[in-house]
Amino acid sequence: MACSQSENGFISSFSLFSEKSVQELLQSPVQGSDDHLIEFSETLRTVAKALRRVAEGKASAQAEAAEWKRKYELERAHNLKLENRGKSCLQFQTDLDDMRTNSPTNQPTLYNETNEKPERCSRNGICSHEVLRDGSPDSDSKMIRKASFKLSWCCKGEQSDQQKHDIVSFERGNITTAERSSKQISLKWESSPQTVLILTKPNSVPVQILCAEMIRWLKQQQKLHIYVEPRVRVELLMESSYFNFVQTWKDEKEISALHTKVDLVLTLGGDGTVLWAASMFKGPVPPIVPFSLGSLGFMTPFSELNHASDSEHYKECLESILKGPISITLRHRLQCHVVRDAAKNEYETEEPILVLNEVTIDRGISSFLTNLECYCDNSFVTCVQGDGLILSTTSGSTAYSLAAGGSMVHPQVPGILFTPICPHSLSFRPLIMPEHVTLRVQVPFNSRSPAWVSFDGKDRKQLAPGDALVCSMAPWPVPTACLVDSTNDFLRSIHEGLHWNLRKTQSFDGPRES
Ligand SMILES: NC(=O)c1ccc[n+]([C@@H]2O[C@H](COP(=O)([O-])OP(=O)(O)OC[C@H]3O[C@@H](n4cnc5c(N)ncnc54)[C@H](O)[C@@H]3O)[C@@H](O)[C@H]2O)c1
Ligand SMILES: Nc1ncnc2c1ncn2[C@@H]1O[C@H](COP(=O)(O)OP(=O)(O)OP(=O)(O)O)[C@@H](O)[C@H]1O
Repeated sequence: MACSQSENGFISSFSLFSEKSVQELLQSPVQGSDDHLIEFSETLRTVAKALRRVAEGKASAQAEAAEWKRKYELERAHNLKLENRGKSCLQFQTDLDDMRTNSPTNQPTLYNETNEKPERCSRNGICSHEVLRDGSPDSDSKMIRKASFKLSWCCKGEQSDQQKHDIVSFERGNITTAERSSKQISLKWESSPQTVLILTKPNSVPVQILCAEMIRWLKQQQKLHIYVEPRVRVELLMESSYFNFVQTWKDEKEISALHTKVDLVLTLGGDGTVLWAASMFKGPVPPIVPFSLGSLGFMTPFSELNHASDSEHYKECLESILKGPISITLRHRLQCHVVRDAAKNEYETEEPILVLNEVTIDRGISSFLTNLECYCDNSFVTCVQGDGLILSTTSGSTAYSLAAGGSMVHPQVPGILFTPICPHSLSFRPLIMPEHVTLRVQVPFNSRSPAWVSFDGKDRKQLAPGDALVCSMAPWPVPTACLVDSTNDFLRSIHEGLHWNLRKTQSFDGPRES
């Protein structure tokens, strides 16, 4: 301790009253004869103890600070080393450029310090600590930070930074509500987006062509870093070795880190591709720009195929999105837990699954009537006897829920749709529950057959008698860019996609009310 004290510059005052010296004082012959001296010695001992505590506290704080400083310096030295290596690798790589193979196995990956090799720090360029480096020859190995942005709520065309606080005001005894659901949201970049993830519908030639074209433009004109799925990278490299700079991932762990690196997601496909994109993010989701290359496109307002004659159209859209501000729709998701009867505790067994459209509990291949007991926050709702039940988000209200007779709901409305599928009852009308409830759908023990649950139309799982599905609103919405705004895009999608309430206008001539 003396050593650490002297190292920390505390020895001087403390040594005068060290416990040891007080101890010696107490053990001296004077101790028994003079009560005052004993009292004085004890006071000294207390003071010494207090000083020791102060000294220890400060010493440990200083030790901690020293440790942080050491870590910082190590980190800095390490980064400098990597930068130098990256530069020399780039030099080396440029020389080797012509000799370089274009094999898909050369794909850039995320990796950590332990498997870091000089050649991996170059063109393939992503280094450790979740810090991205693009080592392509036309970049300078600089660190890439995720772009920051600010969301604001607009009110009747005007923007307001003020978030909703007062829901109900009791001023002068009159009850007024301030805001019931979120208004149009505007996203403003505070720093420029640097990394884009492009997700594409598989097996589509128009999608492949547009994807390659977009990547060239985003790289050359916007100097962006680009991620694609491993399958897409292979396809791109088969087309040309030019696409070697395009990055990808190799396992689930790297997918789960994507949201920390990607500023913007572009989807090229239909609604299914937007669902696919959302399912890749089990937590926060970066803003998604959905380009429509499918047949319907309720969630894909950026229509590219309609502009086939104008191949520059996507450039205009992306330029405006990269510049901002963008109107976005925050699409709510449902968080679903399958709770097995065999599990001792509610959330012990299976990972939660997030859905953007809906979770469906149906009879699967069984020809028996489904029998499902439904509870809302522990209150009994009803027993579904029919083909099944859909718990849908408002974004999913235009999908399966609509086909089962559910209402169409604006995607910004925070609610959970409770829509039966072919109920064997004359009075079972669909419900819409508020967003804060937890719904529980249980297969009763006396059910004649198991039920099946599927998530956005995928990942079917069996629910045995006694098993349940617990569902509530997820904390991570899916922000999708609007072409105009949430309302305009929603109305356009139901007009164009469903021909909603399309009817020839009644002619002027004919009988009139007198
Ligand atoms: N009877 C039905 O209508 C029915 C049956 C099964 C699944 N689905 C829907 O299909 C979805 C899965 O989509 P997919 O593309 O992976 O499968 P998919 O390729 O089978 O396409 C299903 C259709 O649903 C449309 N769709 C998807 N999400 C929509 C939305 N939010 N609003 C309006 N239409 C939407 C798609 O455009 C597509 O035309 C499921 O989440 C479910 O909602 C509908
Ligand atoms: N990146 C992807 N990887 C794997 N599957 C995908 C991917 N993107 C989309 N899919 C799947 O491909 C299917 C069709 O996709 P999508 O709905 O986008 O196209 P579509 O059917 O042509 O369009 P629309 O839904 O407008 O008719 C969906 O089932 C979807 O889950």
